[in-house]
Amino acid sequence: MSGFTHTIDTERPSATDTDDQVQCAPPTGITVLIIGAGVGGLMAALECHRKGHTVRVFERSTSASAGGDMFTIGLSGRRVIKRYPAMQKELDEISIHDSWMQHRKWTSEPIGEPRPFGQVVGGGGLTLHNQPMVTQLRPLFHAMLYHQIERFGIEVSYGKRIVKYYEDAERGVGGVITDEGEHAEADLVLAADGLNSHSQELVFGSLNKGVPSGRSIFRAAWDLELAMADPLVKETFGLKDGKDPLMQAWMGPDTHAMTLSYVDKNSKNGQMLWGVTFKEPGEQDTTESWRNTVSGDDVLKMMEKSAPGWGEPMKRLVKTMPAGSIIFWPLLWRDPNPRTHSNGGRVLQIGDAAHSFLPTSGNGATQAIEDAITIAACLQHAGKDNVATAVETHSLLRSERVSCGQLLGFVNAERLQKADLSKVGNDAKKVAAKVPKWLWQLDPEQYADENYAAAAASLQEGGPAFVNTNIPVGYTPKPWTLADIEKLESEGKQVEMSGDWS
Ligand SMILES: Cc1cc2nc3c(=O)[nH]c(=O)nc-3n(C[C@H](O)[C@H](O)[C@H](O)COP(=O)(O)OP(=O)(O)OC[C@H]3O[C@@H](n4cnc5c(N)ncnc54)[C@H](O)[C@@H]3O)c2cc1C
Repeated sequence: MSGFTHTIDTERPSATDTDDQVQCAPPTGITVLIIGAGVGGLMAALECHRKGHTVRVFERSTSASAGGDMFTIGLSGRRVIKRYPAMQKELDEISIHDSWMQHRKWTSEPIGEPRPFGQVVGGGGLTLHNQPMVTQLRPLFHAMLYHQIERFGIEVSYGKRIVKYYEDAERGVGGVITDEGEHAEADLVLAADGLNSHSQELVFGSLNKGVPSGRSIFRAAWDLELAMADPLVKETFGLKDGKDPLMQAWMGPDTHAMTLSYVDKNSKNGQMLWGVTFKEPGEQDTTESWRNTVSGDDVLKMMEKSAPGWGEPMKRLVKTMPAGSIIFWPLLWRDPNPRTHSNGGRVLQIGDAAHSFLPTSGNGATQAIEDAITIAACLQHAGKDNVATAVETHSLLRSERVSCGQLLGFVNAERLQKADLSKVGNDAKKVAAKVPKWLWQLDPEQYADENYAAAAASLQEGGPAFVNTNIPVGYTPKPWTLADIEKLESEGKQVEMSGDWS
């Protein structure tokens, strides 16, 4: 595998192919049509199946494939995997939980010594099953979900590009239309088709293409061997003690870079992964495409323009990236919106279709998984006659937490890119991204199970008020926008985080 174009080997022999001991609930009679086979869509398919609903998936790609490089999955998104013994086994094999983390100034000067990644994202533990956050290679994580989809025998239809969502509240169905004019309906349609989901037209009345957040990212994944051919690159970015994965954060004014060198224990394939977030001087390019590549020379020019003085090892690392391997991705922003469903509650957005996250939140994929778990549980509690109530209750349980997680992305961006590096000394803890307990400690399935009845009751006229406990203790959620954050930034103020965000 070398980032961004990986066809999933659905035949991959694995210890998981035999005895799949998932305990599935009795059928509920609820039909769910899921649009998009990303992390959110696939996880929703698995959870809906496990909870007894009947599921189908439509995906626009022509085959099971997954691009991209790495993301982190928080413990709140991983706990559920233990319900799928075969998938848990595969997750244990692919997780990069034993890496080291080194912080540096963008000029290459180290900020302290490398520490175990689990300690940096601290408060939890260092083992695979209790670490607050674990790094995953996106193609392998997708493959793991696909393998479970296959074990369940869930139907995934490829080449289905959805261009329109609708609902018929009277008949109690949600529906979609493909670019070839095919209609499909179900009791509930889950829009898991990413940032530019056409479900926005039904939910908000128009497509929200997002506004420039002022930040963009270059990212790449390529063979470790190619990177290590340069001795200075090897010395700086090579595996820790010649064997352990090494992650680095290089921090500068309004910019930061992340790297990971890693060798897969099973295949012995080595990967180098890299990304740099920067402020584009002038107007921001707004093409959101994981196929939008740029040259190494252009990257170096942009890095130097946005923060002059990058250390030589970082510049040399960029020079080892093969042509066509560097993706440009503008970080467009969609403000938090508590409304993620159609009027009649027959179409619900989940994952990126419902909320965009800055990479510095480390939570885009995790929150997509939490959405999937929550709606599957809510449907089970509600039953076939109350699908719309399940959808509204899901939104109530999710929207405040998601909005806090989105805010965290801005707080972390500030920590990584606005730190007064002259005062950091050797203490990387002062600048490391926050990984708060309220985020990773949650068990979203348990939360939905324990709170469904009270949350649903609060929706009835005159019903008792419901207060979420899946957000920072002592924080009263309030609506906020990118404009509010930019105003604070321009006044030199920090985002308010009352309550316990530790
Ligand atoms: C190709 C790709 C590469 C990525 N690489 C990275 C990465 O390296 N690091 C990272 O942090 N995040 C990456 N992401 C984003 C990350 O996976 C998501 O932010 C997160 O996992 C939430 O997942 P999601 O399921 O909501 O959305 P996504 O992962 O974006 O999945 C959406 C799915 O819907 C499908 N789809 C879109 N439009 C339609 C349509 N009209 N009809 C039918 N299907 C449709 C897409 O093909 C995709 O499979 C990538 C996303 C994609 C699509």
